[in-house]
Amino acid sequence: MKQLIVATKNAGKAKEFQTMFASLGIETLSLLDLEQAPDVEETGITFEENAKLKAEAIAKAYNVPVIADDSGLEIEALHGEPGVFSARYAGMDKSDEKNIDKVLEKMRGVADGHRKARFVCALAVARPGKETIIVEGYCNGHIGYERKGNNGFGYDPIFMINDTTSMAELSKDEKNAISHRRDALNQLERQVRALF
Ligand SMILES: O=c1nc[nH]c2c1ncn2[C@H]1C[C@H](O)[C@@H](COP(=O)(O)OP(=O)(O)OP(=O)(O)O)O1
Ligand SMILES: [Mg+2]
Repeated sequence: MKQLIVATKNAGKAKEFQTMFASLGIETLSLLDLEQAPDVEETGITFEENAKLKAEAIAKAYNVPVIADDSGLEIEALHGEPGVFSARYAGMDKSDEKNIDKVLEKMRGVADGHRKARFVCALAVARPGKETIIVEGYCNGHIGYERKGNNGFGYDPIFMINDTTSMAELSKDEKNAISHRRDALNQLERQVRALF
C-alpha cells in the first residue's frame, strides 16, 4: 500500500487530502493518526515558508517523505488579511467561529464589488536528503455578508464562489474539484507519483 504522511492537525484538511490522494491510489495518514506528533511553530511570514517548516520538521522526525499544507484566506479590502494569520486571526485558541465573526465585523460596510478574496494553499513535499518541493494554489471568490452552508471547515461558510453559493454549500467532491488545495495538488501530481 502506498502511504504518505500529511503533516496537519486540521481534521478538515486531513479529510480532503485523504479523498484527493485516494484517487491517486495513495493512502494518507495525518498527524491526528500519529501519537505524539510534534507541534511545529509557524514562524514564517509566507504560506510557502510555513508549509516548508511543517513538512521538513515532520519528515525529519519520522525519516519518511511528508507533505504539508499551509493555507488561508486573503481579502483584498483588508490588504491581504487574515493571510498567514488565518488560523489565529481572532486569537491563539484557534476558533473558526470567532475568526469568521472577526472577518464579518471588519467587512461591515464594505460594498458589493469590493469584497474580493481568495483562498491560498501552499504545499510542500519534504523528502529526507532531498530538496523540498513547494507549490501554491488559489481559489477566487468574495466574502459574503453572513454564514451560508454547513459543509467544509474554516472560512467556507462566508467564502462565496459566485453570487449565490458559498464554499460550505458544496459537496465534498464539488469543493475538492475547485479548491485552492486541488489547484496546488494538480501542480504536484507528477512529483507525488515519483515518490513511490
Ligand atoms: O479550504 C478551506 N476552507 C476554509 N478555510 C480554510 C481552508 N483552507 C484553509 N482555511 C483556513 C482555516 C485556517 O483558519 C487557516 C489554515 O491555517 P493552517 O495553519 O494552514 O492550518 P491549521 O493550523 O488549521 O492546521 P495545520 O497547521 O496543522 O495544518 O486557513
Ligand atoms: Mg497551522
